[in-house]
Amino acid sequence: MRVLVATAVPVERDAVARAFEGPVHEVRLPGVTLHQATGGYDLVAAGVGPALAAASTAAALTAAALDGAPYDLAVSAGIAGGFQPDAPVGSLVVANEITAADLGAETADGFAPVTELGFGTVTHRPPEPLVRGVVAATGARPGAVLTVSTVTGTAARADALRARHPRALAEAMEGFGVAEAAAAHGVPVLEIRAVSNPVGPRDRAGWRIGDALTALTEAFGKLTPVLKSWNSHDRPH
Ligand SMILES: O=C(O)c1cccc(C(=O)CC[C@H]2O[C@@H](n3cnc4c(=O)[nH]cnc43)[C@H](O)[C@@H]2O)c1
Repeated sequence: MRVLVATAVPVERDAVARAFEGPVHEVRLPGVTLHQATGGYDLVAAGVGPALAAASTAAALTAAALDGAPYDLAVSAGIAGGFQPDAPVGSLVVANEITAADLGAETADGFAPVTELGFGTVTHRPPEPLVRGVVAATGARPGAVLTVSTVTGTAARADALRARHPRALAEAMEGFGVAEAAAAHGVPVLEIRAVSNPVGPRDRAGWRIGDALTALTEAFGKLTPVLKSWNSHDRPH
């Protein structure tokens, strides 16, 4: 099974890499650098924000397809803000819905997603059996993970997002970009996030990035059999 794991930054990529035994090989490709771990897992620090995440993910997916070895799954992984009280700091969230929360237009009646304007998409859905397997193996909480281009910094913005997306558990900045690139290649997508901070008023002193990175390593340690079983039994071929 070939899995592409896209984090935003190198510390997240290295946290995922610690879940794998054996050496990691660096491979430079046009537009993206892969860190190849054991078992068919290619890790990439794809950049912060949906645009760079999409560009890097697309570069890796295209290179693999041209090489005759396409990926079976793309995973967006990293730290995130958690909506309180449902996704406490240190907890793990798996997306059953990856939604671009600020892709649209502001109107006199409020925010309108691009889909209401008549084009595009704002949501991608990871395969349900895969999400169920991840929940069972890791204890991750299933819910919507929002992709935003601006980190929420006030209680008012957090409340507005939650009112528009009642099932949202977390917000991060790359999932939708990874999902768009994967969809363009017909590759299923998954998003796994470890909560480093609450979504809400800005409080950099309150971040628990180290704890979240540890949770990410532990999650990937439990994930490989789940992905393997899904690929063999549940994935539409
Ligand atoms: O400066 C701030 O107030 C601030 C607050 C939270 C996060 C940031 C970042 O620059 C991190 C962006 C990075 O990490 C992911 N992430 C982590 N927490 C959040 C969040 O609450 N909202 C959105 N993204 C978050 C994100 O995916 C990026 O890769 C700055």
